[in-house]
Amino acid sequence: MAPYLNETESTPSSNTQAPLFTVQSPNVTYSDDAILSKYVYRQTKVTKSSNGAYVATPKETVYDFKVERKVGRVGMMLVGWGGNNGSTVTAGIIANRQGLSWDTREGTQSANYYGSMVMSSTVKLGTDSDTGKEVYVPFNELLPMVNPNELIVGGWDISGMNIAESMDRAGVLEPTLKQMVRKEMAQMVPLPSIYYPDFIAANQESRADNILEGSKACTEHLEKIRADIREFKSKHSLDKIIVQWTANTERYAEIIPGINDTADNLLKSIESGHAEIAPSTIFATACILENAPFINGSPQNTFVPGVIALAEKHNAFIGGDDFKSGQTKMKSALVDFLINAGIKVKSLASYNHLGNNDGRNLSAPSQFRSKEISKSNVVDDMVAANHILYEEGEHPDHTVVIKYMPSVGDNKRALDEYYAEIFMGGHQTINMFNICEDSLLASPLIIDLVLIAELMTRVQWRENGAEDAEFKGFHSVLSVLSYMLKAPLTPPGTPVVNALSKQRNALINIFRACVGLEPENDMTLEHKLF
Ligand SMILES: NC(=O)c1ccc[n+]([C@@H]2O[C@H](COP(=O)([O-])OP(=O)(O)OC[C@H]3O[C@@H](n4cnc5c(N)ncnc54)[C@H](O)[C@@H]3O)[C@@H](O)[C@H]2O)c1
Ligand SMILES: O=P([O-])([O-])O[C@@H]1[C@@H](O)[C@H](O)[C@@H](O)[C@H](O)[C@@H]1O
Repeated sequence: MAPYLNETESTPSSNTQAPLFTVQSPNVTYSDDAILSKYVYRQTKVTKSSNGAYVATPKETVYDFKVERKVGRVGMMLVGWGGNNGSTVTAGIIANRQGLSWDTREGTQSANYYGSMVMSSTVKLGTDSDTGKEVYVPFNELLPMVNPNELIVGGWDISGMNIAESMDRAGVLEPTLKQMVRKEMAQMVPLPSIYYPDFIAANQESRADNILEGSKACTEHLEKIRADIREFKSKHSLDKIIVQWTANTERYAEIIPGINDTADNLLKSIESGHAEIAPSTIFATACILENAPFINGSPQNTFVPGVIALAEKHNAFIGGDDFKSGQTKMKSALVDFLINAGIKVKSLASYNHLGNNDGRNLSAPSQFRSKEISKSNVVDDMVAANHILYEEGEHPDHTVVIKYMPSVGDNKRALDEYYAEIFMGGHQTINMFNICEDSLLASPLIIDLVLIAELMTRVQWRENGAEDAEFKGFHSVLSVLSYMLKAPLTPPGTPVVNALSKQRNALINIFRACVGLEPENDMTLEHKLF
């Protein structure tokens, strides 16, 4: 069965509603099609003088930014649609689209997008010129963005269960809510997918009843996925499709010179059916060739060098890795705070257990290793930035433990201990115990990743003053997505930033630049100099 077109799907707004704010500036012009802004990007370049002292020199670069205002019809295709995340986010979109409310033990609950930074957080626009009070606007009002209620959802799964059955299997949502979305979700059936047993835990085999023929990477699989994307786009009259991997965590693929190290070698290896090409890499390749942004919500190294090179060659967007949902998100905020407070974090112990299928897959060593890597590198930039607390190459002890405990289901238990050295040899121990439905934390991230990736397909730049220069897109590797991801993929050779506040500020300030606004710096000199 083909993926189901939502019978209640509304025709997307074409951003006909007036924007919440406009910028009044000689550097910003609005047309029906686009917002054009001239933006002065200010940096501080540092050099070292002969006596070893630093010399800091302000540098200005002027850019033109262009943002297309029309959003169009957008599809979201999920690899692993029948999983806990895939079924949960689908139910969430339907519930929000229909404005549902349902009974729970705590009373009536209404649909919302809590946990989505784009849909449920605000950003400071400026200060009221009369009262001086700060004015905040919803994040999704900074620039024209997709309304998630209007996303057309489809995808693939190696399990043939329809998405209503998958929702029941997931055991995440309230029965009263499930009943309200069941009919629609029962008509949603995942497309058959690529299944290479060697890449995920053997305990997943029992689910694999909806798979494409063939047991290793091949052009046939690649072309089938490409055709699926084209058919979904045509069937639903979409302007663009964003694809996300929310399927099981795969083992790492070996990087083999001549096999997956360049774009050409990757395509040749797929053609020859090389066993080291993962399903996720096939999906990424298909998306690049179909110009559908592809985001990896899992920790494996889908983006082998050949994939990155292929994305750059085709100016296609990729992003990853591994949704940053709970324990790691907390860590990237808390460690940033501690180290920037001059407190020396000596050890981080992160333990969790969970009983969902993700946990079951992660109970296999190779799949756990992928997750251990993405969960372990999240403080590297914060540590490296403070040479007062840490010698070159010095790191806190860091251990990651994940156990599979079926009885707790999706209600992941996360126990963390942060052990730090404080003033005059003292120590501080911080313990946290965090229980949450893992999929209710991850689903809003899937929404944010789609909304921001879609927006980035409508943002272009050129050096200012190069009037005859073509506008071009951001680099193929969308590092602006890092706030939602544990192990942010960045353009080759560029630094990885994990500090959560820096990631959010970078995103907000890039969006502000697109409407010609200065970065938000929280100086509030207007309240200090008078
Ligand atoms: N909080 C979270 O839930 C969270 C946070 C970070 C990362 N993740 C990652 O997101 C992924 C999904 O998490 P989940 O809880 O939904 O897991 P899940 O096991 O419930 O869902 C994964 C789905 O992928 C399907 N699948 C496996 N291989 C496939 C393939 N080759 N093609 C298509 N479908 C395939 C499975 O049948 C399953 O339905 C996992 O890799 C997990 O590590 C989840
Ligand atoms: O994002 P986060 O909460 O630190 O990490 C989570 C892990 O704690 C959990 O064990 C795993 O199953 C999820 O896929 C997710 O990766």
